[in-house]
Amino acid sequence: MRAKIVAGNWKMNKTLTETNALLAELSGKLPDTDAEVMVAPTYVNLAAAVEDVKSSTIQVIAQNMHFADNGAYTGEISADMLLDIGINTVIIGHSERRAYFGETDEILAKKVIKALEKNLRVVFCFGEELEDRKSDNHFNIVASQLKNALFNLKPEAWSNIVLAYEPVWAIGTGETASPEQAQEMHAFIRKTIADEYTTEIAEAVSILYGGSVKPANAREIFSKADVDGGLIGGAALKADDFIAIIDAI
Ligand SMILES: O=C(CO)COP(=O)(O)O
Repeated sequence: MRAKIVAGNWKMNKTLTETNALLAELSGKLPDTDAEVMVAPTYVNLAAAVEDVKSSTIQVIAQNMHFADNGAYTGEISADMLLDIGINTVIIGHSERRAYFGETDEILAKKVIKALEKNLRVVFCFGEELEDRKSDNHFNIVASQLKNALFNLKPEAWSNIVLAYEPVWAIGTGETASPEQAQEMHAFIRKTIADEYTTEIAEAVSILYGGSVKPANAREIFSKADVDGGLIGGAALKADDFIAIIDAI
């Protein structure tokens, strides 16, 4: 059975005070669920967030990390820094990191290798842009993103990988992929992994959908066979919406 996961990517939102308040509300209202529930606050609030959720099953995860062990990388964060404050999972490859911070497939491959070497679990994000879909190139783009960043991994490394398919045109736009579009792409991703590795590895990896998931559309998207959960942006910033999305899985 694949892990079901609902993860909230808070991006550059929520002060420390707001982080404490939202986590208190989420912890108090968290429904009984088989899904893993994760939240990714900004770096400066991670340590406090870990404390905030100590008595709940919510996992605090990081939004990014550097590929070097340490050194002269002003403004960056290492895997050891995350591990030392009790973080076990990191998002790598978010489209905003790719678009605004110049993160290439090559850089992302290095980050994934470092994270796995340190025993961090990776939520790896990828997805096509609008022009790719319009020009019917979306499958090629997604396959090349997977290949360039992940297909150098040894088979056993895949047990620490979670995938998040996030079509860029659906992020923060209010426009979602239809449940059928999400299922079609998730099935393609699984087949691409099965072709490169094995069916067992492909069947075991959780593939989350991200891009304007809301309480109103979550249930239908999550009902699809190859959709194992969601990576939630805007709707993760309000406790009631995030709880409703967890309830929908
Ligand atoms: O980028 C996302 C999650 O990582 C999705 O963001 P939205 O849910 O705001 O579209």
